[in-house]
Amino acid sequence: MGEAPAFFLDDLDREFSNGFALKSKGSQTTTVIGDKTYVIGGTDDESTSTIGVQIFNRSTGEVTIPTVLGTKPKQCKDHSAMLLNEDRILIVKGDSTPEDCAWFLEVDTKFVKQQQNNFETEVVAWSKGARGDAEKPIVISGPSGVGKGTLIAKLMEEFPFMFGFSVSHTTRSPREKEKDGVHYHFTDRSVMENEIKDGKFLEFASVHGNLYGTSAEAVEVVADAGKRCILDIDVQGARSVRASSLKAIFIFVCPPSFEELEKRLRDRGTETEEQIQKRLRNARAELQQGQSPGLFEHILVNDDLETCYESLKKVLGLDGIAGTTPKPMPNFVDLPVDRSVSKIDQKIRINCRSAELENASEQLFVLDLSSLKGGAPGRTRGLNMYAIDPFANGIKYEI
Ligand SMILES: Nc1ncnc2c1ncn2[C@@H]1O[C@H](COP(=O)(O)OP(=O)(O)OP(=O)(O)O)[C@@H](O)[C@H]1O
Ligand SMILES: Nc1nc2c(ncn2[C@@H]2O[C@H](COP(=O)(O)O)[C@@H](O)[C@H]2O)c(=O)[nH]1
Repeated sequence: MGEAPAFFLDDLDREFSNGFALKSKGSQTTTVIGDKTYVIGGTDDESTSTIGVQIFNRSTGEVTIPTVLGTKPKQCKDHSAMLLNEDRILIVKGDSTPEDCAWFLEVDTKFVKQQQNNFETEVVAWSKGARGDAEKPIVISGPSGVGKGTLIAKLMEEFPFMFGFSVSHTTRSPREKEKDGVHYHFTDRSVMENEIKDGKFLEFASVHGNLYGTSAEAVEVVADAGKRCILDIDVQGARSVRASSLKAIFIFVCPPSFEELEKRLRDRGTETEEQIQKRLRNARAELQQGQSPGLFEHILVNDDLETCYESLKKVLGLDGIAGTTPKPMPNFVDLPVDRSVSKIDQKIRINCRSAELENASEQLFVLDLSSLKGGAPGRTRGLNMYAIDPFANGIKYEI
């Protein structure tokens, strides 16, 4: 028990008075883990608006710029850093909303250790702290032309506030009506290959001669919006998601016959004859793999569209439910720069001093870390955040 110290800029000067070439500009914190000191924030690289990371190794005397994975937090006026479980550093950003105040820099987690094998430099990985749990994503697979996209579009139209689409990356060219960032993130092969190497993707596969992949970010932004994520991916991708830490529901869509599948692909008119032939060849293999034991929990036959859509709703527990209203937006509270951060058990206490609170000059926010799940390269979810009301005998209220 007892309070762990918060680290501020002053510590940095003491730490590095021996003249090592650490880039320092703006707010920085230092966190010591064994021989390494993690210097977070304040690099003077004008090209980036995100918080930088440098590592000072005491035993070798070297300063390293590590490979940084995951979505990086935006620069802020200042932040506090606190070591958690020897494998990650909690960053509390000043002057930020509760939605953006907690970030985790993973320095020695399982994910970082795995990624360390791919890189010759040190590796660290960011993950944003997010409140509450995300609902299980839904993986929908099936051969090209079976109607996955059509079913998903119907679901999103009827339940716009409940479901969000995971926008995949692909190296294939856009079709006439497809928009970048909406239907896919259309990308170059070399860029996507590098991003795969950087651990950005939850899964990826070569499908009909092109690369396709689901980035961790694509799934997380849907959950951040409070929606349930739908992934339209091929069977190889579904297999990879099954093997990953992402817990999902797996649905396979079959055509009523091979002839009907061919007809739908042709009638859609989006592929050349050569591409249609390739997709049909792959469809035979996919239809077989779709039956693999333990892969898909639900198999739907898309013969009549309305009937299949009703079956899909039933599988998702939505039969008899028509549409939904939007969820109320959560309250936003600014965390002022003037604060101190300490840790007691699994609770981080953020004591804020605010000029606006004239009489009662302090307010206490608490980040409860006892139910954390997930982590880099996506989000660390399960964060619980509340404030203690200074005017009401310490009554807790959700923010
Ligand atoms: N039950 C159905 N009956 C008849 N036509 C259908 C049915 N479902 C979908 N279609 C049509 O079949 C075509 C292919 O559907 P869709 O594009 O949704 O397939 P998909 O599985 O998403 O394909 P891909 O994997 O290539 O993206 C579309 O023209 C669509 O309108
Ligand atoms: N493994 C993945 N497969 C994906 C992803 N996004 C789409 N797909 C699958 O590719 C085929 C072809 O799609 P099309 O848009 O070119 O017709 C289809 O089966 C999709 O399900 C992905 O991110 N990963």
